[in-house]
Amino acid sequence: MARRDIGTDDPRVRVRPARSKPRRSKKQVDYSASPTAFVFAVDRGRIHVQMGDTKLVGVKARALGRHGIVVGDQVRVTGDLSGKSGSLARIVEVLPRQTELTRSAEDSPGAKEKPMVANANQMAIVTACADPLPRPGMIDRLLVAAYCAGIEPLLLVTKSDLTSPEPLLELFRPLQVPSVVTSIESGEGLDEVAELLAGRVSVLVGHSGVGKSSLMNTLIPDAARSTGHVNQVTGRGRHTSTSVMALPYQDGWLIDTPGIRSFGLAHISEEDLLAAFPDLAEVATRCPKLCPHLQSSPGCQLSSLEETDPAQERRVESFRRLLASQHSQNTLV
Ligand SMILES: Nc1nc2c(ncn2[C@@H]2O[C@H](COP(=O)(O)OP(=O)(O)OP(=O)(O)O)[C@@H](O)[C@H]2O)c(=O)[nH]1
Ligand SMILES: [Zn+2]
Repeated sequence: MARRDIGTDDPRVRVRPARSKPRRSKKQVDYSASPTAFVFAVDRGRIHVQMGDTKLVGVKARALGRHGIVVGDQVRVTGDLSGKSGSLARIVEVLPRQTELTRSAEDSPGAKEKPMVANANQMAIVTACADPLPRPGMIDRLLVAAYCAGIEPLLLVTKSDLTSPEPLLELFRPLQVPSVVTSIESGEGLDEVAELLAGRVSVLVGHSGVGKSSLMNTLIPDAARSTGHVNQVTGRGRHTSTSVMALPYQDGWLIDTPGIRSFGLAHISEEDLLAAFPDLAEVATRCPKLCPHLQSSPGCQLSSLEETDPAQERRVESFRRLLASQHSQNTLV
């Protein structure tokens, strides 16, 4: 190879040889034969994955650039796949997500969206009958987030030994949200909830004190997750365990979301939400263009539906309540 003229004969001055070929794009590397793994925790750049029965710790390959990796992601791994202590795998590809639960930092339009959990197919909205009192506004917002992400909601009402869950259930009946009522005191609903969560990837959300940890500890007795208030992965105390984390459960996963304080819904449009209610969406096709589908919207066909079909009245009302909830400021804590 001909020497390049570097403008000096000084041997201490060295240059790299000119690149004869353009750098090969990392995208061209085919990793389709590499094994896949499930991301169950992400902690300060370390990605914890489960590959078959083996738990691995990995780091993101440089080729992935700024591609975020969140709990629930299915990834391809290479490198040291032994799972031995101190070994490090390389995450080389993130498979397309089936669902993505995102939240925007605030409710203002243009707020940044952040993916939180990937590939969940069920959102268990954990809420207590009492102590603390249910917060229907927050449940509405979580429902909006679930519907718009294509995740099936499940209303998981805890502490039924304290008071009747009926008023809360009644509020959500028109939306036909599946629900289950539990108590770790009386044992009510525990078998049912186990059945509803088995074989699925469920993300559990709920604010502090509703009994989410108690429930998870009942379902997965050896998880020792939160009663000890220690993060399973990091071994650190509760105050630092604000990260999302998945625990294997009956051929599926339970994804806990401690420390999630709010759900900005700025990234969601009326049409996204409407799509989750096919019966209403069908009626709304006859609405005026850009109809916001509110009670005050002139010519909104949902209002006509209320008149012609009283049975649907509460459903339309509830749907409109969800629409409105997008603009309210309910936080989880
Ligand atoms: N009466 C009654 N109390 C319950 C039930 N489930 C949980 N609790 C109590 O409610 C309190 C809060 O329960 P946790 O499981 O720690 O609630 P959490 O939602 O995980 O709250 P954080 O740990 O703050 O995130 C504890 O004192 C539990 O003993 C229930 O079914 N009935
Ligand atoms: Zn309309």
